Amino acid sequence: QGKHRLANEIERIVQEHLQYVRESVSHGWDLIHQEGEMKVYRREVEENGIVIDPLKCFHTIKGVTGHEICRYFWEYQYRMEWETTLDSTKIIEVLDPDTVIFFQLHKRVWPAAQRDSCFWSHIRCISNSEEDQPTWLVVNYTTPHPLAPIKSPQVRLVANVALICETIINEPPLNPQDIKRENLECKLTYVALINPGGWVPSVGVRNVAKREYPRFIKRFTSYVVDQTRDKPILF
Ligand SMILES: CC(C)(C)c1cc(CCc2ccccn2)cc(-c2ccc(S(=O)(=O)CCO)cc2)c1
Repeated sequence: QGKHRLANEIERIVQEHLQYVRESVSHGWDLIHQEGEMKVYRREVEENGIVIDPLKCFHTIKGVTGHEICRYFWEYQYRMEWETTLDSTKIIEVLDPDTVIFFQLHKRVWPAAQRDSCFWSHIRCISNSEEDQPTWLVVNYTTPHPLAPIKSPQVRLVANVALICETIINEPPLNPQDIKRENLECKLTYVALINPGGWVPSVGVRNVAKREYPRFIKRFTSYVVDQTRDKPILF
């Protein structure tokens, strides 16, 4: 498979996320939401007066694999079914079978100007020898593109997002063919480093993030559980 122009950047950002996901949230992170298995942490960080709070969410979802969670997060055709904060999304370039570039128009959140985003989105399976199941991940990372010109009044969002999933098989039956969905658990870590890309009231962004992220994770994971319920397991 030939290397495309973004292959080296993608490799670097994926490796950075694989390190970052292991960093503990015990110092300097606030637990801003806890609901069942879901825990959402945030660090308060501002850059030139703009809120760029890193967000880390841990969740365990029964009945699905990490591959299924990542697949539904990465695939274009499902996006508008679980994403409630978008006016539109489209693929503007395909770099390889696992890497595309999205251009998205986000719903305007008054009084801020409307945001748009342009990012490469890469899905990958990392087979680690010790565990029996591989780790699946998706990274969304802002990139400029000639087909996504920055056009006022829209403000370009800067996003660096990773969804990293491990699959646990509880009480594995002797024959792997006999694995049922009730044996499955997906341990998900979602990391979002988002710069709204221009002035927004910092209290506003923090409140929106505090409300939107847990809602988004809950809605997205419930959507995948519903979509996969009667389908063969995708390991
Ligand atoms: C305020 C904050 C929560 C930081 C926020 C504001 C906005 C801009 C528009 C917006 C959306 C929702 C609420 C307010 N403004 C977008 C996002 C955002 C962007 C991308 C992704 S993703 O995980 O890459 C899924 C791809 O569609 C998730 C969230 C976050």
